[in-house]
Amino acid sequence: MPVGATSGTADAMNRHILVMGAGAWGSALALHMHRTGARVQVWARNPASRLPSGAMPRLPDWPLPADVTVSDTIPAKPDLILVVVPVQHLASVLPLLPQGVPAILCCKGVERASQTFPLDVMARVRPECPGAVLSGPNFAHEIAAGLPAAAVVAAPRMEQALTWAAAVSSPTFRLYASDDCTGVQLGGAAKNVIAIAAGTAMGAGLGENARAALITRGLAETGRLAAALGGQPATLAGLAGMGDLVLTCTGVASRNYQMGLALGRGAGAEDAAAALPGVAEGVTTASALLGLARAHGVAVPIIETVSDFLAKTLTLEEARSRLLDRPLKAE
Ligand SMILES: NC(=O)C1=CN([C@@H]2O[C@H](COP(=O)(O)OP(=O)(O)OC[C@H]3O[C@@H](n4cnc5c(N)ncnc54)[C@H](O)[C@@H]3O)[C@@H](O)[C@H]2O)C=CC1
Ligand SMILES: O=C(CO)COP(=O)(O)O
Repeated sequence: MPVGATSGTADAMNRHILVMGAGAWGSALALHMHRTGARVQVWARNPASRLPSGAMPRLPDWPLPADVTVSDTIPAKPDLILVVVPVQHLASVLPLLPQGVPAILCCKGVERASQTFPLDVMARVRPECPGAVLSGPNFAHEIAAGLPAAAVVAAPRMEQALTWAAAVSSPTFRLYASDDCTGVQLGGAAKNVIAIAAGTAMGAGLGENARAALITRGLAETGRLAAALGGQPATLAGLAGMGDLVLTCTGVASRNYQMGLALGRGAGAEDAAAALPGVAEGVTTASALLGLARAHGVAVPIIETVSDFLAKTLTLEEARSRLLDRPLKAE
């Protein structure tokens, strides 16, 4: 079956998609792919542990159709795999990938131990596997509800990106293609850190003006970092950059924004993380991105402040002053 078959065609109806990861985003993508007519199977690390005894698998907030199987088995030869586990666990899941099947990595962040992006982790762990990333402004519950949305699929070659974007697209979920893997992955990683800053500002009562400044200056420092890492700053003006940054810094459903809100209201980092409905990738990505920026000599004051604040080397008041007391300069 061609991987890029357009949804609704006979080829799309026959595709076999494996979704690895049964959290909010994995189950939303499984539902989305099922709607395109594909045969969908979900791999979960330990599906039984999620179930009350004897019950059918129950995934976050929305049911999956009965013909979407959830298990801990990996089929030998699906047509396409979507990998949807948190970035810090990616390296432990990738060895399970069947040989030679293209995989789209749908996580957003930087692996802390290596300070690298998901596609770099894939190149390290499974160099023979063809890979791409999917990123953009997409709250899982809205994709699960079939509401309209758009995102980007990035792969090293544009022709691959176009094929895999077509493989995931539907009339309600529009996938654009890009060959700027660095820019797309950086956008998805940095927006989570900046959303923690935005949430913190709102939680501390610093106001909407402060949040707008954080979003705008956060985009500026992400663009500088993109250029230093070999990405295209223009990518940061797109869906995986500004699009996702705006959604995550203003959408109350964001776990990263909620994490910030709780911190701004005075909660400790551990309590704030424990109260979230799922992973807030920005917490582990903040220090990893800071390390990457320092290694390339790029100033990232907002990311640095979030990283230090999470590491408790800075109080909230000190974090606020550090950002406001920076020397004045041209925008
Ligand atoms: N929730 C959302 O709206 C969106 C999330 N994402 C990204 O998708 C990724 C996953 O996020 P969610 O599904 O929302 O998180 P989640 O917290 O809802 O679920 C994470 C899933 O990963 C599984 N998991 C954790 N450690 C594992 C391991 N070692 N091996 C196998 N599975 C493991 C958990 O059991 C859980 O099912 C993150 O990188 C997130 O930034 C991207 C777009 C939207
Ligand atoms: O990536 C997301 C939206 O695009 C989800 O954001 P959170 O992980 O902050 O909930």
